[in-house]
Amino acid sequence: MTLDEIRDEIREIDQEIIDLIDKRTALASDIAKIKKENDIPVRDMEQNKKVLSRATEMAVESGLDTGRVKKIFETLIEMNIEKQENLMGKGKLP
Ligand SMILES: O=C(O)C(=O)C[C@]1(C(=O)O)C=C[C@@H](O)C=C1
Repeated sequence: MTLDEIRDEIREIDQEIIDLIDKRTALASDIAKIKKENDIPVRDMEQNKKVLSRATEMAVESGLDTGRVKKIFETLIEMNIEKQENLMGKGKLP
């Protein structure tokens, strides 16, 4: 493969990553609705730990740097929390 071909493949993978982040973050509206209805706090430290340790295990299985993967997932969780808080705060929920 040439460098340009490899870069094209990277661009396609980056698009897939963005689509998956969008799909994960979009779940925030369903979660926010359930949490609002049941008076459950947005931030759940126990669940955060579960998500982070699961991602770390997956990273180990794939031979990836666990510290860096953990940072990515911490960011994903914060994006989800931010979206839930925005939805709740701005009365965008039914
Ligand atoms: O599982 C939840 O309750 C979520 O809101 C999702 C999520 C996540 O992004 O994985 C986000 C915030 C919570 O602190 C825990 C986990």
